[in-house]
Amino acid sequence: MNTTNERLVAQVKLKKLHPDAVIPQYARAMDAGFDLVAVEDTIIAPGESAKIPTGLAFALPEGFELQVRPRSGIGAKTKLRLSNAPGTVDAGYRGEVCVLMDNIRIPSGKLGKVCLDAGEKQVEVAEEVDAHSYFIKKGDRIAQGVIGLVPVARFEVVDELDETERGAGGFGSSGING
Ligand SMILES: O=c1ccn([C@H]2C[C@H](O)[C@@H](COP(=O)(O)OP(=O)(O)OP(=O)(O)O)O2)c(=O)[nH]1
Ligand SMILES: [Mg+2]
Repeated sequence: MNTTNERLVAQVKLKKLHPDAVIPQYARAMDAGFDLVAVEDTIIAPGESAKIPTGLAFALPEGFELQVRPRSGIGAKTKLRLSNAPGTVDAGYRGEVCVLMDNIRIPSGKLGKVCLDAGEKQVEVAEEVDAHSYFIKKGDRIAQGVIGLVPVARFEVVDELDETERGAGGFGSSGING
């Protein structure tokens, strides 16, 4: 671990499990995340979920995690959601990093040709599917990865916890409006 331009750098080894896997890169200086790219085509029918492979495996240094987070463009323009946002890739995980996605649209009952960006550019699919499906194409940027530092907790069981201003108030104890 070292710093460059004031930024903490983690040295992360990665392995391509598929020849077409896309090596992550930060698109712009100061970006927090790098895009994660689908390595195979996947159709997600309305109300269904999919596990989309990236074709990549990582060896994160101990003490770090890789968070799999949604891209705001997909959140704003489609009804695709990460099933487990934010996904957690453990430093000890050596398997393929996958992105879990839900299509939260309801079935349209009509057949149609579908694509990730919800109709902006129609993409031919082998067979027509429910028009509220999404077609995630190989090469689509489906999520973003953020490297994080993870402190570890050392748990200690006690009889009494210290008192605080908040106490046990939570879940809207302060109200939900202004
Ligand atoms: O979005 C994700 C989330 C997890 N993983 C991989 C890496 C992670 O280290 C492993 C386990 O994830 P997690 O701990 O979130 O799932 P779990 O249901 O607790 O599984 P396990 O019992 O294997 O820990 O699955 C992904 O590839 N993508
Ligand atoms: Mg787990």
